[in-house]
Amino acid sequence: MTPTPHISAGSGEFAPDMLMPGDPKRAARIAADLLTDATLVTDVRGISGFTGTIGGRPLSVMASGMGNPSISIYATELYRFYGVRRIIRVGTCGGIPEDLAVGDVVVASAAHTESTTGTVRVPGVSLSLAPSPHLLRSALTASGADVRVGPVLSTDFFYLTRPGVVDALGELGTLAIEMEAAGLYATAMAEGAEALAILTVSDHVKTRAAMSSDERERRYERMLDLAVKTLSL
Ligand SMILES: O=P(O)(O)O[C@H]1O[C@H](CO)[C@@H](O)[C@H]1O
Ligand SMILES: O=c1cc[nH]c(=O)[nH]1
Repeated sequence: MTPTPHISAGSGEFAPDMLMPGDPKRAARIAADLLTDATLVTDVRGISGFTGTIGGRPLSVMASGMGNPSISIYATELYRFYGVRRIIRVGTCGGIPEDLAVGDVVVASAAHTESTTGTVRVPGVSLSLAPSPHLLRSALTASGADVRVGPVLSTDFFYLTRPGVVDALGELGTLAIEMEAAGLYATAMAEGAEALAILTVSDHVKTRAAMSSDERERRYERMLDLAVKTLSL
């Protein structure tokens, strides 16, 4: 069933492996920086997707938009109808621990959420939302000591002050806040596919240190390097 309601690519136009930032402009930049012979294969709603090769291997790059519902739509269509098997989200996040700095890289070994993405599938059960063990193992093998690995919060709210919530999550070892890892992990579980989120700290929720919006679009080299190495193992 291709094209789908949200993707205009034809059958076979995506590689089995995909890098997925939230931002369509970052997707275009990553495709231009990484891929040989990058071709635009979909642009529905301005959510651009590209396919090319890297080191001779096919690779696609496509944006997810923002939030668990948006990434759930794209990931479902990609896994179910386009034969995509492994998606690595390459996104930005807000750091929680004091010793996490802007520019640091976080590998999300689990995703907490208040979204319903982990509770609607099996009534009465809050599913554990986790990455593919194979991709996580590859990321741990490929990463240096400078990468942080731990749970993140995938929230449905960018603007919502909840007193005490960040502190409580931090005390439980939560490294960062972002908005899509839980939706991606839940979708991969439902579709029998693989997923991982690798994130760059774009701002710190306590110190308020932050990248500019231009830096958020451009400063991703360490995260991308790890994502590419992870897929190659
Ligand atoms: O930079 P991306 O990948 O979009 O990720 C983060 O940035 C957006 C919020 O500004 C949310 O999508 C959040 O998850
Ligand atoms: O979703 C996000 C992304 C960056 N920083 C945050 O605090 N939240």
